[in-house]
Amino acid sequence: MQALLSVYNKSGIVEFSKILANKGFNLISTGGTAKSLVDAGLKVQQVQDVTEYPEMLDGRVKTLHPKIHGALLARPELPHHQEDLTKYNIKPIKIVVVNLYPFVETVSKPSTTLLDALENIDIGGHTLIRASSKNFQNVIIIVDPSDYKWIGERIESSGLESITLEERKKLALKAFQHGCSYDAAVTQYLSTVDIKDQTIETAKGNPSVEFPGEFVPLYEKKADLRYGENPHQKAALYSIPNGGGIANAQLLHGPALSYNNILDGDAALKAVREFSQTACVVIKHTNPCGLSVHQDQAEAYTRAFNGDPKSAYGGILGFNRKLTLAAATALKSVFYEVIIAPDYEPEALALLSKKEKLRIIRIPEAATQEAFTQPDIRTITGGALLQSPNPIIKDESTKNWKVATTNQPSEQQMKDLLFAWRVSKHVKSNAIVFAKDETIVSIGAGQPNRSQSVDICCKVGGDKVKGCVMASDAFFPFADSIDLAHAANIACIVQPGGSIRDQEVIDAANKFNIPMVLTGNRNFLH
Ligand SMILES: NC(=O)c1ncn([C@@H]2O[C@H](COP(=O)(O)O)[C@@H](O)[C@H]2O)c1NC=O
Repeated sequence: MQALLSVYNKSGIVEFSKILANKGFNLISTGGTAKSLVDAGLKVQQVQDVTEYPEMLDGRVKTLHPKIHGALLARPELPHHQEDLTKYNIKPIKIVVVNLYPFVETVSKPSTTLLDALENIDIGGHTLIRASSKNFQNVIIIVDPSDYKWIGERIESSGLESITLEERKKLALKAFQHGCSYDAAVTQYLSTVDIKDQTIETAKGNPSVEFPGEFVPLYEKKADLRYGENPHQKAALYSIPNGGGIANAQLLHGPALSYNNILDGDAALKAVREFSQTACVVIKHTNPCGLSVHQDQAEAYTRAFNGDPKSAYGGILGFNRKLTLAAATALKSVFYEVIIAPDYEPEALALLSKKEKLRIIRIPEAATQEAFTQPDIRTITGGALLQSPNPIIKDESTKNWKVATTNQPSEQQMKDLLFAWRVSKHVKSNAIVFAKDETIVSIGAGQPNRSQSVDICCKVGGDKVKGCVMASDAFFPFADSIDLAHAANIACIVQPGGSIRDQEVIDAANKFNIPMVLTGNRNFLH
């Protein structure tokens, strides 16, 4: 029996090859891989001794030969395939271990020229993958070193033939995916190279091209979901390779996440990452209905909950600090679907794990504020929309804010304005946020006109709205919302400005002595 080994990433290959050698396999290998195996004391046949051609063209041609590909593609059950093998003296290869040149790592370096990149496009290894995967019934293909362990153990205990057809197919699929993501990376890179007036020695990829000519996203399936947004819709969860975020969150306790849990969990993650202080958010249908920052996490939770206790029921809770036992104790009597936090104190986890239906999720990134590099992608009929993510609002951003009214906000009001402005970024447009003491008092979300969102804030907030600050995610097209704010005793307003009726809006704020701040940028969320 023959095995072919040709790997760029050589970790684990010696140990795995030893198992094959012990089982009597003839090991065939390319230059560098063969050297690693020989150095480890293994007997290896060089590919060039099989093909009777040397590796040539700086390694561009090594395994590309009928003696190799005939050995991979032949079907033993077909007599005329057997006749060809005999005629051309080809011996079947039963197992192939291959992984490809490091194209992504190469093009990630700023100094990489197009020539360097082209040299790192693996051809022979890719062809080995395709040939072996096509014939998975007869050839086992391994592209992922993490598969060496279980396959090695199985071969040792029960022999190669114990690897089932289903397992072989899984390995082939993985191999095609490996090749597919590789080609996606090559396609995307090439679409960012401008070769006009350049040579392949001078041209380079342009990593700042956010929207390449060809957009080839690759997602790996993580799980089938019970159903989609509604029970009659089918759904599945996918992740970008090596991605983090909600798609790769660790479920520590509770039932599997649903489609809607994942969407809301994503909203919770994005909302808490907006704050460098200790924060807690309550999400309902992707909108924060409660959010508070406070140095005491349990107090942040209590304030967030009190923002809208009625809506909090069945919500998704987000934290940006390790969940303490005190916070877990404070929240345990309310029914929540999901909690996300960067981590949990063991006692907090033990306490909450008593709640059978609560999904407890760990996402380390909840504690960080690094920018998301992935573009926002949304499918539309017949296509997709891509945009750069709306960046985290930094404390320094207030330096660009302009007070448009005669009255100035106080220091405490400025704190609350910044808080409410940050929250408004996470509320569906048209978004209005009423806040006090860095806590949501009420939100108006997703209304077709802005004054309707103000109305909702007044109604939901009731007596509590007096003295609140008000944030609007986009400019006020009319002064009517300012009239409503005055009637509700709003103390201070933040909005982007930029309406043709800005002056009317500012005049209304001056008339009522309400300080108004203009941020200069907008926070739509659709
Ligand atoms: N040219 C070929 O026929 C060929 N056959 C296999 N490779 C690649 O060569 C690498 C292993 O080379 P070595 O064993 O020399 O370190 C693997 O990443 C494999 O995918 C090839 N290289 C590139 O296309």
